[in-house]
Amino acid sequence: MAAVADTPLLSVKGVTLRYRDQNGIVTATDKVEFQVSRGDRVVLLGPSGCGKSTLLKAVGGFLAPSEGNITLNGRQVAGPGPDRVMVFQEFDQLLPWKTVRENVAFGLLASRSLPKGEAHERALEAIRTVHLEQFADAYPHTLSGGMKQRVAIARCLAMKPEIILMDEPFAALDALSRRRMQDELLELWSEYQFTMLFVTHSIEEALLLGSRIVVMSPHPGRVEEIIEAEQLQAAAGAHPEIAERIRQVLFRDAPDYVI
Ligand SMILES: Nc1ncnc2c1ncn2[C@@H]1O[C@H](COP(=O)(O)OP(=O)(O)OP(=O)(O)O)[C@@H](O)[C@H]1O
Repeated sequence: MAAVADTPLLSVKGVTLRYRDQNGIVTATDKVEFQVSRGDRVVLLGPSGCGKSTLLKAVGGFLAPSEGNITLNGRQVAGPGPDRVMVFQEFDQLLPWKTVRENVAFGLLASRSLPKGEAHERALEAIRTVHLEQFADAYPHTLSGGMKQRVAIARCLAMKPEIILMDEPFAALDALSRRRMQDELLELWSEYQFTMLFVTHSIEEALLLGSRIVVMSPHPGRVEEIIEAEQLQAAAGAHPEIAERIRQVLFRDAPDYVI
């Protein structure tokens, strides 16, 4: 029984990812290895071009590893599926002509996971989870940025995925909005404890959001270090120390690294 409990939800083993373009083959990541357990908030942190988005795409099933393998619940990832949902920049993927409820039900209907009536019921349930029931019939343009984020999360939660994959969702926001969104995301997480794999190149964001931080080298991305951030953050005043340690790992290969 212990062996089952110990099995990670997501396992990325020796994963090398390559693209073929007009100039030949580009190696995006080199033998990357990390694991994600249920309820983890794992952050992939590294400089631009180190292959973070490519890794996320591979976990999403949109790109097959050239070497190594990715398993979810012990099963090899062989393509996209409703057990993994992806969130991109700014959470601004809501369809403006659909109401909140229709937006949340959209993924369920598009993936034919549920009949229409049940999809709308499930959507309402998810909307209640993020405390937006009063806005179920509102259109996205009438919502604040934070509320849109809640709708986008509700849409993910309605799919009941095993893991939410987030690719720099706050990168384009101003500092204040970004901080507010990060706090809201953490609040939602503490209520719902969804599993997330989050990509960023900000050390600050990684420290704020991650329970574990996978620090990657510049292109082609390798895992330099895996930091159990939550354990370290529990120690008073540890924050600047971890930031410094991460900076040292990143600076080792890239002296011009910008946070
Ligand atoms: N479709 C593609 N075809 C060819 N090469 C690609 C393609 N997409 C990405 N790459 C290359 O793969 C490498 C990794 O890119 P990727 O976008 O995964 O990095 P990243 O760490 O997410 O960067 P950023 O933080 O800037 O978004 C880069 O060298 C990039 O040029």
